[in-house]
Order: sequence, then C-alpha cells, then structure tokens
Amino acid sequence: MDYKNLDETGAYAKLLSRVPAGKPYDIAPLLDERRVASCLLPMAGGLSYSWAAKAVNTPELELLQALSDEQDLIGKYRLLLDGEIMNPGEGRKVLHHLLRGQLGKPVIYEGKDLGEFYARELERFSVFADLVRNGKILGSTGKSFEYAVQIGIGGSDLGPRALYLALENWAVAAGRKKLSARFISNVDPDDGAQVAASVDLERTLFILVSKSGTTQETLANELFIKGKLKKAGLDPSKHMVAVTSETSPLAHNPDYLDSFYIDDFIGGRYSSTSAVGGVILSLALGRETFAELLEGAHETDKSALENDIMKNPALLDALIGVWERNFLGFPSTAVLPYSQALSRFPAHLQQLDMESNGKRVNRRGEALDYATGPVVFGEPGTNGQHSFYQLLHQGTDIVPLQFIGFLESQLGDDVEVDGSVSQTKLKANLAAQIVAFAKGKADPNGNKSFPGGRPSSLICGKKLDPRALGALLAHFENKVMFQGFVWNLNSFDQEGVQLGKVLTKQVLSGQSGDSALDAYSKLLGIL
Ligand SMILES: O=P(O)(O)OC[C@H]1O[C@H](O)[C@H](O)[C@@H](O)[C@@H]1O
Repeated sequence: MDYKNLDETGAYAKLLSRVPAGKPYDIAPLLDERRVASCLLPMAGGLSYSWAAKAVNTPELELLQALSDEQDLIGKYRLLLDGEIMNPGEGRKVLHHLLRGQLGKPVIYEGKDLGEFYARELERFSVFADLVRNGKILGSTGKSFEYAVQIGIGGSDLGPRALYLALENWAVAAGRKKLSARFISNVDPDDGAQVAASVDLERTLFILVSKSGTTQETLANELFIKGKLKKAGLDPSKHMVAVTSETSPLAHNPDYLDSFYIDDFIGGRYSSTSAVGGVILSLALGRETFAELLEGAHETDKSALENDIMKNPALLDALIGVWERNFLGFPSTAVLPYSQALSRFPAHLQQLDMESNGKRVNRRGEALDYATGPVVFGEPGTNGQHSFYQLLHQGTDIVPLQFIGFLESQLGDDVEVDGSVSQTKLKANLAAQIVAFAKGKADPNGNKSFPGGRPSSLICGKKLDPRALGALLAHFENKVMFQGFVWNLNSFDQEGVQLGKVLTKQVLSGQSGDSALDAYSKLLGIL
C-alpha cells in the first residue's frame, strides 16, 4: 500500500486552485429547494446526510473523489478490516469494526480467531446482563441490583456515557430500562463521592473499566468505592465486575464477580461497541438494545466500503471536512445535536476526533506541512443558541457546523404552546439556524449584519433509537478514520497524553527535578 502525504497527491494542487481568491466561498446562492432535495444521501439506521449547506460543489466534489481514489481510502479501510497493522506506532491491528460483524477476512492472531473471541465475550456479558436484570444474580445482602455504575475514564467513559444518555429515555418508552446507570470518571474525589451518595450501595453493581488496567484515576476510584462498600458492610467481590484486556493487571482476578475482555486491538475511543460500552448498556437497557446498536453500526461500516463518495456518507463527510480544513482553512468544527439525549455525544466525538487526528507528524513520524484534525466542540441545540452561537454567526472565524436532528422525540411527551408542540419548535430552530448561517442577513448597521457563508451539514432521522445511534456512532468513527488516511496519520495511537502522566508521577513521587514543577506543586499545596 502506498502511503502519501496529502500535499504529495495530484488532487492537492488542483483543490488549492479551487479556493476563491480573497473572499469566502459564497454558499448563499447555492442553497435553494433543488439543492436541499438533491444533496441528500441515505445512511444506515434510517438516517440521512444532508450536505446542501456545505461550501462545496461539483468541481470540488470531483477532485475530492480523485483524492479519495489517489489515497486509496477504501483500500486502506479494507486492509484495516482484514487485520493489517494499521496502528504502526504501537504495532497493532485496529479491529473495532469486527466487534459488530465481519466485513473482511477472518482475523487470526496467535492462533485465535478474534471475531469469534469478540462474539464470545458479547454473548458472555449479554447472558450476565440477563441474569442481573432477572434477579438471578444478587448483591452480597441478597438484594437485586437497581444501579450500574461505570468506573472508567477517557474511552472507558465518554462513549458509554454518551450512548447510555442517548438511549435512556428511548428505553423507558420501550419498557426496556431496568437499571439506572451512573458514571465515575474523574480522580477528583468529589466525583466518586457524589455518585456513591446518589445510589443505594446494596443494590449497586460497579463496572470497573480499564483497557490497560493501569489508569491512575480508575484505580484510585476503584479503591475509593471498595472502601465505601466495605464500610457499608458489603462484599466488594459481589458488587464489582471488570472490563479489561486479557493482558492487563486487572485480568483473571477472582475478586471480581465476573470479568469481560477486550484486547489491544480495540482502541479506547473506539471501544464503545465492545464490552466497554456493552456491559453497562446491556445491564441498564437490555441486551437487545445493545444488539440493535451493533446492527446499526455494522450497517454503517458496510456502507463505508463504497468507493463512490456520492454513495458513502462517511467518506463524503470526511472529504468535505478535509476541503474545509486544508483548503478553506477552517480550524475548528462544532457538533450541534438538536436532541437533549445527545448531550454528551459532542464530548465523545471530541475524544474520538482530537485524540485520533490531533497529530503533527505522519504515520512514519515525519513532520507535516499541512493542517490535520480540527478542534471539535459542541452542545445540544437549542441550548447552544443561547450561548456560543453569537461567535458562530458573527465572529471572525468560520466554524463548519455538524447538525443532528430527529423528526420525533423519544418519549412523545409534549406540550402545545402558541400553536406548536416543543418538538416542532426544536426542529424549526434547527431549520432556521442552517439557513441563517448559510445566507446571513445584510444590514446597514454592521453590528446587526450577518455575513452568512457559514457551512453546515445535517444528519437527520425519524427517532433516536438504538439502530440510529449505532449508525451515528460508526459514521463518525469512519469519518475520522478516512480523514486520518487522507492526512497520512496514525489515527490509532495517542502519544500526546503521555508527558503529562509522567510529570504527574514525578510530582507525586516528590522527585520532580524541575523548578517550575516544584513551584506549581507548592502553589497547589502538594509540596
Ligand atoms: O481504558 P484505559 O486503559 O483505562 O484508558 C483510558 C484512557 O486513558 C488514556 O490516557 C487515553 O488517553 C485514552 O485513549 C484512554 O481511553
């Protein structure tokens, strides 16, 4: 396989020549009824991807297709599916797609079929979840479990938390919610203390999740919670399960009620569809809920194999993102779900994208001369409208926007005020924002004028259900993967998080050897 930097491709110079000189790419004249109807791609899970309000047209799209072909993005995706080492920094395969079904060759590692291994673990924790939900597995005082509390951080927290919140109301409406989930992530002791105080410990099952089994925050929180359980007269070994990799120090420990495994080929931020997300979702919302989520993700993974960018929403989204980042020069992007259930989804995408593609060297470690991953942030609409949208509408930076919306609410519990129900108001706000950002509004008073030309995409669906959520999750995973391939990055390691960990250890050992570190330690009352 040929791995080229973006600026070594033939398409790069051609795309540069498409950038309007000295003025923004004006999308206002583009956006009409015909364009909204035609710039729409069906996605898996009943979703669709609208790129009508993007600053891109046929000539750029043809060049982006050429870029995709030249960088062989689909070929690289196929290699990944077939179990090639796609994380060269750590010499690892990248197998999160295999968690939701086989699309490539069987992946055999040290004599073990990894597809079978993941399927076996899925079945094991699904059965476990059934037994807990049916009251066949009880706490140490013989009471059934009502709460599931995940202890984990980063990929062992953000994705699972975002998915749980996304489906909690849906599962209530579907009669599938049995346990309430909570999450402890921060080493800030107030996090664990607050969560512990909000549950009935006798009826709580803790899920200790750490792929490496060495994460400082998670291990501290484990001991914090075990101390609380003991103090309450409970046996921690009957109140805690572990999710980790088989090679971690947490593996095969009889002190846990049970243990479920992943391996080194499931990256933390890509682990939501493994036991890392699956145990808590299956416990709280039922195994069928998690199974449907996996189906939506698998369907998306399949659609991402299509070479034609006009038939592959994740690929198109990725390439438009590259056009915006490298050619139009936009440094950030906002994820704006018009769905309160997706309140933590932007935080998950922040890790997914920024930890994957926040890199300044290529996969061979050579410095790059072009921009890579954007800064990602976001909040649900309409809340964001009353907060940071001011900058998005009238600030000096153009921030491409990724809207997400649904036709129906999850609970269907609504109120009519001034002739419309709240769900309709939510959607009206969404439509209004897309057009306001794209077209703006001229006004002789500069303070009141809106420049427009602020591009956005929209992913929409009928209702946020497990299939749609799985499709949404996998869409962004695949988008980030394709962008990493375009930029010639290793999207699957995260060396940038290491230095801080090393210095923290030095501070805690009292041997920092650095006067600035000592000074800050004094300021914070450590020394
Ligand atoms: O699951 P763990 O091994 O505890 O890792 C938790 C997290 O911490 C690391 O520092 C990485 O930055 C994340 O990618 C990872 O998800």
